[in-house]
Amino acid sequence: MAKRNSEPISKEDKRALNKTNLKTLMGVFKFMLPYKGLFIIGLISLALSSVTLLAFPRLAGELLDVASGKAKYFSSINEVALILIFILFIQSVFSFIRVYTFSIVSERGMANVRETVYKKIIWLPMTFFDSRRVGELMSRITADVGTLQDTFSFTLAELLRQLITLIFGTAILLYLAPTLTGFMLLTFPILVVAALIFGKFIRKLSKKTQDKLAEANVIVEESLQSISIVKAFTNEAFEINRYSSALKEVVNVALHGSRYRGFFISFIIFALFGGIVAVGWYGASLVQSESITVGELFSFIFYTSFIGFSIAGLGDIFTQLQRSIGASERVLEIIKQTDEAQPKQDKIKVLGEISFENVSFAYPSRAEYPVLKELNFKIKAGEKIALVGQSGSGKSTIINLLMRFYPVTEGVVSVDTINIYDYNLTSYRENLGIVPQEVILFGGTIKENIQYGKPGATEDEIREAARKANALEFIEGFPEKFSTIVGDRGVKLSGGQRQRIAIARAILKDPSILILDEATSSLDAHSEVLVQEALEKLMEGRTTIVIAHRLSTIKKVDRIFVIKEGRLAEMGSHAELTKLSNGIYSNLLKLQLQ
Ligand SMILES: Nc1ncnc2c1ncn2[C@@H]1O[C@H](COP(=O)(O)OP(=O)(O)OP(=O)(O)O)[C@@H](O)[C@H]1O
Repeated sequence: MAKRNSEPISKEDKRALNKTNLKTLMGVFKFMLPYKGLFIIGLISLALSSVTLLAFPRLAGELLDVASGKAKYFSSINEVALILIFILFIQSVFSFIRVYTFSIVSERGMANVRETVYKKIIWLPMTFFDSRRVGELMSRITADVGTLQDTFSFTLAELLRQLITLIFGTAILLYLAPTLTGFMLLTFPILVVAALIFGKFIRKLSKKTQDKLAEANVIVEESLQSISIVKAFTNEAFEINRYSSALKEVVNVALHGSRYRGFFISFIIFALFGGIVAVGWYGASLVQSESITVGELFSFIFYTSFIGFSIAGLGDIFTQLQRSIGASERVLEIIKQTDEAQPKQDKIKVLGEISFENVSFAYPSRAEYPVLKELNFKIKAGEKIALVGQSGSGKSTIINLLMRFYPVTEGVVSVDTINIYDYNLTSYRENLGIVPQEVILFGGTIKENIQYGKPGATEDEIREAARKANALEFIEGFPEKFSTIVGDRGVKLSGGQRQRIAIARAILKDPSILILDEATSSLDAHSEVLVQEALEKLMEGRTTIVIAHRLSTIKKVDRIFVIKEGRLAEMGSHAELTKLSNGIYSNLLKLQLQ
């Protein structure tokens, strides 16, 4: 954490510590309200531990004064030592309570924030995901909430502790030795602040070195990742050259920075320690003239170092606060979005009649570019149709509207003669099943991946679905059968196998409307047959829309819709459309056959 704190803050992260911004930070604090009791206990323990710690330097000085026979309050060193140990004990108890209570509050509070943000994100409409990258959303939940967690578990506590030390420490110093304190206040804080600013500058320089080093590392990473390409092009020498010139730059930047680092270290030794020497010198002269005792001077130096550390710590604390304001803004911005959450109501089972009436559509992110234009068609319940058309003609967009991924802005899309927006979203989508082009399997077992179609499905149901999807044979062929882990950390499945898993998923879901987005890359003849068979079983008794790429499927559908530039250009059975001389479909067919 210390490392993160001391990193220079980027311009985007920089926020003024004003009232509005602090209010934003407090907006996140509401997630911690359920634990406010614990938070207050933590704050009290923190205040008490900081105050008790402040008694320490004075008592340590008293120890010296008792030894030299000039003590004001105590007569034996044992007495003072016992009190010191007692204070240390009290202080460690308070510290434990503070660390533990703040951890409970921040861990639970931040788990709440993470859950709320995730819940929000997953319920946000597709339009939101068009304008955000996954990495950006990930960093809201990971990095930003992490920053807030640091703030609530550590930074706020530190801020309070440093302020108490600073205010009470200075007050004690003024009481203890007013003239010496005046002398110290004129020199020491200025030097500490100068050291801080200088330190920040040095960190920026060392960040530059790190960046350069990262650039050099990219060369190693890239070339090793594509080592076969490097070798195939006999570019070994070229890569070595590239790396060594990058390294030269690293050295140059690092040496440039080290000059300033040298200055910095000399400055610390000379100026900062010089300041301490000056205060020590003036203090010693006061001891000589018997204005203060040795013990008091000792306490004084002790308190001064406490205060010095507090001032030094405040810089990082402010940076961290600025950072967390940025983080809370970004987190709250997501929480404020309007989501499409519509918890499930009663189950609805549609028959699957679909109609598009005068539907025109442009994606919200490209409002000026119409994708669908006055689209009109009806699909009877149980009918199987194929959408055919060039890439970019609008086939997937038709599905996106039917799925209610994007709002229909012009015209009406209805299912069973009811506008799809009149259904409860969750109940409606339960009627639609998709076998996508790119089957994404979740990390986990084959069983879990099939069960995704119907959470809570029994073993028998899953097995039956796998059988219908022609997937049982290959699953049983794995030593761990349905418990085989797939995905990144498990067995890699072939394209055909993945598709059959997706088909099994859809069979379990048992939707009235089925959407098949055919894979463009062709499977080998054997897999193709298995997948086709499985698909045919899946299509039985369901309204099916196929985004078609393969002739084999198209021939079997009832009607083919040819989409051209967002319009329905041709419609009819395979036989009808092939008869149209110079028709788009018949031309497409000729092209594919060639
Ligand atoms: N989320 C989106 N935001 C903005 N424009 C989009 C979005 N999705 C698709 N488009 C645009 O809409 C048009 C139609 O795309 P669509 O994906 O419906 O075509 P398609 O016929 O399914 O193509 P393909 O066969 O290549 O999948 C394209 O010009 C595409 O660039």
